[in-house]
Amino acid sequence: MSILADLTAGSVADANARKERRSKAEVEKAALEQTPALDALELLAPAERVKIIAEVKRASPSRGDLSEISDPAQLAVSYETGGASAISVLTEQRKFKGSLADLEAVRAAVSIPVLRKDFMATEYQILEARAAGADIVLLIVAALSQKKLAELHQLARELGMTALVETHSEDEIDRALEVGAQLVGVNARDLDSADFTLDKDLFGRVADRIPAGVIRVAESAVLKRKDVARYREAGADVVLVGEALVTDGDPIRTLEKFLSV
Ligand SMILES: O=C(O)c1ccccc1NCC(=O)[C@H](O)[C@H](O)COP(=O)(O)O
Repeated sequence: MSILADLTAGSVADANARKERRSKAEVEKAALEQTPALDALELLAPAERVKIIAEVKRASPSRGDLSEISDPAQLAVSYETGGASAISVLTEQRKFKGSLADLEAVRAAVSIPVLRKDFMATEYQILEARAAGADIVLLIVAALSQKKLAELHQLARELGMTALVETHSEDEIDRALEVGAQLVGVNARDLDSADFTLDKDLFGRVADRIPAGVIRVAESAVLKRKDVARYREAGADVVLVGEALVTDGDPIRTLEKFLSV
């Protein structure tokens, strides 16, 4: 089994275990009763300056433990203060040490859109995201059949959310566009390679495939200001940053630096 398939199977199994305790009907009711999702497409729209989605990331398969993050809400408030346009919360438990409780705490603390970043392949997970207050959900093209991608994208839309449709090649960008994605991510990290290879130039090579009118998000591999600048020069409207913000001890200053490109 590929690493991505393994991560997805783990997240789906964990969601299925939660479903034993909280039925799909109950989660759907909570999702429909939730405060309406923020309009992420409006808030992440292309602007004169680059925008940043700042990530709450405790650990990862490639880097192990990154930061304890005992108070994800406080970290998210720092991100908002530093100028982030949205917050990404890794809710995967097994390798990233996240949870839906993290997402709920972040949602209650900030007024910008919140992304549920997880390995999602079922309707239940999308409903859970909305019930927890997510405005954006991650759909990874490589983890889903085209039919499933279309179904989950449609469900996210029906619930008022935006899907960040993540790709790693031109073919995957075409698949994202085919389902009507308006927010397309290009992840520099190869989620299927054993060592999670980072290709910092991938975004620049494939960005032109994403047409005007669709928001372009460059994901991963930002450690320095110059990495943000390179993505911006290559056409990124939005850059998603995790590790650099959770490890340097002063996320507000780092965000201000990154946003100054
Ligand atoms: O971060 C990992 O090691 C990883 C491994 C396998 C699947 C996904 C993984 N990360 C999720 C992400 O895409 C990143 O957290 C996100 O883009 C931020 O990346 P970075 O700024 O490089 O921490």
